[in-house]
Amino acid sequence: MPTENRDDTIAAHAPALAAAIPAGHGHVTTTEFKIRARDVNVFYGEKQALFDVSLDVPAKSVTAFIGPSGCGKSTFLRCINRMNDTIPSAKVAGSIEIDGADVNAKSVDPVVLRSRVGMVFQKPNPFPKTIFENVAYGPKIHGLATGKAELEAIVESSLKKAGLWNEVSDRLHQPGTGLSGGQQQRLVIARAIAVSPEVILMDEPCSALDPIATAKIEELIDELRSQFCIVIVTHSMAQAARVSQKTAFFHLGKLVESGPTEEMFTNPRDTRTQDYITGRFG
Ligand SMILES: Nc1ncnc2c1ncn2[C@@H]1O[C@H](COP(=O)(O)OP(=O)(O)OP(=O)(O)O)[C@@H](O)[C@H]1O
Repeated sequence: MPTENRDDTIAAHAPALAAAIPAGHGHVTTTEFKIRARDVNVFYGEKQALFDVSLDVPAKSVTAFIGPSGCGKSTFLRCINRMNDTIPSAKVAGSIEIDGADVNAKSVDPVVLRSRVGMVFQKPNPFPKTIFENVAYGPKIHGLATGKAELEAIVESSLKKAGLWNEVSDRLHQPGTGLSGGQQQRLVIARAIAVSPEVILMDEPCSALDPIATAKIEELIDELRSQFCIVIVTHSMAQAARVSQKTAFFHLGKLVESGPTEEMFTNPRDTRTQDYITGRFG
């Protein structure tokens, strides 16, 4: 579906959104793809939730999945680290490769895959343990530290990368659940980082947070993209504009279009994308 009236774009209808894209930010600067999905179809029992989704996700960039409620964003996100395996009715067909290796291959242990591909959920979900233990747990079970000093160093560097160290360094042995919502979300991000993942999936990570905590997470996402491939599902187009370099728009289980964020928001190719971005539905 071609865009017939180019004035009908985000720049004409929602200049604030176009202006939210930081200068020089809405472009993918790498030519390397970390994730390559081809013809992904997902069924929950009889119901088909995704139809032939093919998408390349760039390395060391933030890719945003946008689209109206129920269009399949989270379903596709969960295919990347096989979280759909945990839903008995879910069946996934098609291929998803990370660095050329099929995540659905029989030889892939989903537990190991999920340490390479971390996930952050809508609601912060720290373990009912201390701040230290929350971050140390993954490195311990994956044998990433040879002793106490190394484990402490991993905890400290993960909390620093998650922008939380200065707020918690004097209370590492207090419960993680005692932190504010925004701090808990950064603790969960530190927990994901602690096992040195390559990809971090975020499913509406700010939807339970206030604007200040949201701004901190967005800053953090921007810092982390130099080291990780990040994929974020968001209902906020302003957030997609602020944090991502690539945007993929889903509608009714189909990937309608994807491309550099700036292009998607200033000159979408498909009228469905244009209608969503200009607030006509969704
Ligand atoms: N566990 C499940 N069992 C059955 N159907 C499901 C399940 N999870 C999702 N679905 C259905 O699959 C479709 C896609 O859902 P999904 O959660 O992926 O969409 P979404 O775009 O992430 O939505 P939202 O923005 O509301 O979170 C919807 O019709 C939803 O009802």
